[in-house]
Amino acid sequence: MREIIKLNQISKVYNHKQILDQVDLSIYEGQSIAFTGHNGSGKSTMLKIIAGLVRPSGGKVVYREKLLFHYVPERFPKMNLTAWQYLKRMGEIDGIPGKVLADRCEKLFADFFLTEMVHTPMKDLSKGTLQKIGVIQALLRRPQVLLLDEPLSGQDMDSQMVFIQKMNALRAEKVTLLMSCHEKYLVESLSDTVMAVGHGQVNEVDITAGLFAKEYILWFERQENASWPEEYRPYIQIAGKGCRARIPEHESSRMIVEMIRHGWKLRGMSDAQV
Ligand SMILES: Nc1ncnc2c1ncn2[C@@H]1O[C@H](COP(=O)(O)OP(=O)(O)OP(=O)(O)O)[C@@H](O)[C@H]1O
Repeated sequence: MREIIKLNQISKVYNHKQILDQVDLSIYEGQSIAFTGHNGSGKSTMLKIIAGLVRPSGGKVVYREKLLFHYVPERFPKMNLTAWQYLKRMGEIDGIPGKVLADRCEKLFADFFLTEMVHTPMKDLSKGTLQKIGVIQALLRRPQVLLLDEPLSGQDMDSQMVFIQKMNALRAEKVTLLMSCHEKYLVESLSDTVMAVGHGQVNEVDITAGLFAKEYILWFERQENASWPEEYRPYIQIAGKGCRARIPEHESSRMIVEMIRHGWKLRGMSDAQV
């Protein structure tokens, strides 16, 4: 495999806190790396440094050739533009002819179940929908390196499947994928390399080594006037009069609090791996 990016002794300090400490890393063409680790461990910082969006405090990123990057952030700024207006402008900047752009957008909107929302201002769209628009933008013109910051954190199950399919199609075309994520099944479906980020270090780990956060299955019972907490909707499946959710351990306490706040009662909890 051909090395396309090399991180030499990369360090990053924020407010006297050492987030990355002399990290060395080689990235190869067509590689698919998942960066995993606890909240605040430095995954986003790594991606942004690789994409050239954040300057390291020390060390150097060496690009072996000119590369087209696309970066899909975890959160989008709220904008007055509609999804269609936004993508049209982005496509124009990328130099895609009008008709080709319109056809590609129409197809991708349909693939991601977004057709009904394309004329809604982006400030009124959910986090998951905005992330899908970010992914569509990245798919309009094939990048050589695609960086995705927690790409599935707000997406429903059907969209997650579409996303995995599209990403694997890109991998088949030798696009290099770098993503931060917590979901074990996403890593298993998409990545060939897993890097654990923590304590300033980035180390390759074996996906089978029990590194991933434990997951829990939670059962909730609907109380009167219960509603859905938007941010957890993607994890929830309706089950009889209640619902169940599969959720990483680090998210579970917060989800329980939110569900109770939205009128649900916790009925059970079990280890998803058992
Ligand atoms: N622009 C910034 N200014 C100051 N501190 C920052 C900045 N960006 C990130 N940090 C801090 O750096 C640390 C690493 O943040 P980062 O977003 O890279 O973590 P992460 O692993 O991606 O977390 P998460 O899983 O929660 O998204 C955190 O403590 C964060 O507060």
